[in-house]
Amino acid sequence: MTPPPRLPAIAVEGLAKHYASASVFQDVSFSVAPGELVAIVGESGVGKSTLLNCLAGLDSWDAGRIVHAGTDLGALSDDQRAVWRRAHLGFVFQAFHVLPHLDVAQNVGLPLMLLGGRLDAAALARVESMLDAVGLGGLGTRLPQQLSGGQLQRVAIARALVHRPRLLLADEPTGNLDPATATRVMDLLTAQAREAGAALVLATHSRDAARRADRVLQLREDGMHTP
Ligand SMILES: Nc1ncnc2c1ncn2[C@@H]1O[C@H](COP(=O)(O)OP(=O)(O)OP(=O)(O)O)[C@@H](O)[C@H]1O
Repeated sequence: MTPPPRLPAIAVEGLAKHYASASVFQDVSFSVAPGELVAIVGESGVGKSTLLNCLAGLDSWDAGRIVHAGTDLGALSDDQRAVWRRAHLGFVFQAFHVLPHLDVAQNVGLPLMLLGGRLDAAALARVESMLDAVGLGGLGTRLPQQLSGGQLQRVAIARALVHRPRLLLADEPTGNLDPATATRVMDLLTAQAREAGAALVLATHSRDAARRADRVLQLREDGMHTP
């Protein structure tokens, strides 16, 4: 018997977004398979960050549908979207967005705390293993201000993956890093996404980063194209 077809991790149909009277993009359609790594490229200002924010349910859109593994994001209330995000999404931002008053281990454990209330022994062990996986073993009690930019981005990657999300969104994750550190961070991000079997959508200007993807898509004002 043939297995049932797997639902796409992401299916976007006819998405349109505008701010006030200015259109950002329209008629954006694409899908991402479970475990697939897709890079989204496009000129500055074309709407890559806006699109990722829509995919995360952090921003609204004006037309079209976003369906994640069968869940229609547009049909969820704000609260339901927040619950969905906690369970299924990891987001890596260009500017790291680590919380300055929490130490490194607490930052990485945050998604588990939001899901489970407090960090039990299993959660603490998971945080430790993620810190080891991103090369930050032993630095769990440091504060973010005591880390380099590359180390901060590795904290952000560990935090995005600690709760084993099936969907990972990364917005210019190497934009603030020097080339050698950017290469190491991209190695880590793609390796961790592959190991976890997570679908990864990466918005980037970096050709080097885009080369690592299974597929590259180009966002333009009139939709998604193959470059
Ligand atoms: N809150 C907002 N209000 C009004 N316009 C906005 C807002 N956020 C973004 N924009 C506009 O929407 C467009 C898309 O911005 P966005 O940041 O998504 O582009 P981008 O492709 O990610 O750019 P870059 O590659 O430079 O990061 C831009 O013209 C931007 O000025």
